[in-house]
Amino acid sequence: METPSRVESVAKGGLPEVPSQYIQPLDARPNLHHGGDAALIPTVDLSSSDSAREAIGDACRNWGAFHVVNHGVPIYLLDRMRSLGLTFFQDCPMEEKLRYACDSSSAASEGYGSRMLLGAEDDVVLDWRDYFDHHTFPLSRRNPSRWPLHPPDYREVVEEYGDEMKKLAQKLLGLISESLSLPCSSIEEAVGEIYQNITMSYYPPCPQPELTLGLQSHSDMGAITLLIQDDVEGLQLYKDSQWLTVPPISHAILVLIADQTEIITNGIYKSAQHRAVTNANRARLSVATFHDPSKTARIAPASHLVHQVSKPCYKEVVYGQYVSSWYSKGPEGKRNLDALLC
Ligand SMILES: O=C(O)CCC(=O)C(=O)O
Ligand SMILES: [Fe+2]
Repeated sequence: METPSRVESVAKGGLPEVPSQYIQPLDARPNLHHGGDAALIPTVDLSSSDSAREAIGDACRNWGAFHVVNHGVPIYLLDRMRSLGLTFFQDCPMEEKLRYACDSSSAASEGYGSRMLLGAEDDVVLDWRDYFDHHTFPLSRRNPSRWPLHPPDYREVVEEYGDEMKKLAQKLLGLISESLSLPCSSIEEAVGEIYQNITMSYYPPCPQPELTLGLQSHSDMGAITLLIQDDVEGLQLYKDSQWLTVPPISHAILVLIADQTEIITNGIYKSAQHRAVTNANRARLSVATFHDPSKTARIAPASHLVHQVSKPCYKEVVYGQYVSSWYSKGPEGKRNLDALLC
C-alpha cells in the first residue's frame, strides 16, 4: 500500500513554497484579500421547536446552513472533542499516529489519513489537510480499539460525542421535515438507518495560503452534517457567487444540509457548498459529524414534494453509487448532484 505524505510532515519541513501537488488551478484559488462576510448565517435557537421550525425552513431554503444554539449537547463535550483532536494531531508522535493509518486505497476508510480522493497522485490536487475518520454508527461499525489510546478518555469521549450528535441530527431531520409540512419522521425514513462518521480535520499552517485549499469546494454527500471548529477561521460557504467566511462560534454547532436531503426535498432545500482555506500562522481544527444513508439505500424526492412542483427534479440514486462516483471523479463543487438533475 502506498503511504501518502502527511501534510503535517510537509509543513514541518519549513519549505518556503508548497510542493506543486498542493497548488490549486487558478480558478479554484482563494482570494484571501477579499475574505467576505458570513455574519449573516442564521443562528437557530433550539429551545423552542415552534419558533425553530420556521427559522430552519428559511435557513435551509436560503443558505443550506445554519448555526444552532441551545442544542442540548453539553458544551464541555464540544470543548473536549476539540482538545482531543488537537492533542492527537499536535502531541502524538508521527510513529504512533501511523499505527492508526487508514487504507488510502479505499474511500472513507477509518483512521489517520491525508488524501480524500481516490486516483493517481498526479491526477488530483491535494488538500492541505490531515484527518482522522471514526466510524461510529450503526454500532456494528463502531470499534474504539481502532482509535487513539491517548489521552485516556479519547475513546469514551468520541463515543459520547457520536451518541449526542446522532440525537441532535435526528431532532433536526424531524424539524426539517415538519418545516416542509411533512410528518416528523419523513426524511429520517427516507434516509433509513443512519451511518455516522466523525472526521477531525487538521490544517497545519501553510507557507502559501493563496495557492492552496485546506479542503476543496464540495457539498457533503450524505443527509446532514454537524460541524464544530476551533477559534481559527477557515471554513467558507459559497452563496450568491461569493465565498463567505463562517465565523467560529465556540458554543454553537454548524448544521450543513447535505446532498441526499437536497434530493429528498426535491431541491426545495439546498445542500451547502463549502471549502476550507489555509493560513500561514495558525493550525486549524474542525470536527465534522456526517449522517448518511446506507450504501444500499435508494434515495429519491419525497412523493408529497414532487406533487407540489408537479415533477421530480432529481433522478433516484443508490447511495453507494453516488459515493463511489464522488470519490473517483471528485466533488468540483456540486457536480455529482447536478448530474442527477432531471
Ligand atoms: O474544516 C472545515 O471546517 C470543513 C470540513 C468539511 O467540510 C468536511 O469535513 O467535509
Ligand atoms: Fe464538508
